[in-house]
Amino acid sequence: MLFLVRMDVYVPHDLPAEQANEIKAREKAYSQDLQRDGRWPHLWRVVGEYANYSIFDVASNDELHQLLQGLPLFPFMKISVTPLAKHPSAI
Ligand SMILES: O=C(O)CC1=CCC(=O)O1
Repeated sequence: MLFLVRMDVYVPHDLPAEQANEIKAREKAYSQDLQRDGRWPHLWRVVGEYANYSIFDVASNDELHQLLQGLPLFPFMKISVTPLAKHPSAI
């Protein structure tokens, strides 16, 4: 199942830089593991925003929820999810 996911990141300004950098490093490693195993095939920055559009390829809604909830930046994100179906004109 494919999902389009938008993540908007709001790291609090009063979070110490060292702590923020440690969370971002864990986020990078977590996302790269999922990219390598094929469940996060696209990760694109939104130009000019601390946000991304991602495509996830997972087996179920529950699996996606679990993956998103495990993001180290999850507490600092607004996430929107759009389930994708095959377009009849797609070749
Ligand atoms: O920077 C972001 O958009 C948040 C994020 C998702 C995966 C990652 O490495 O950073």
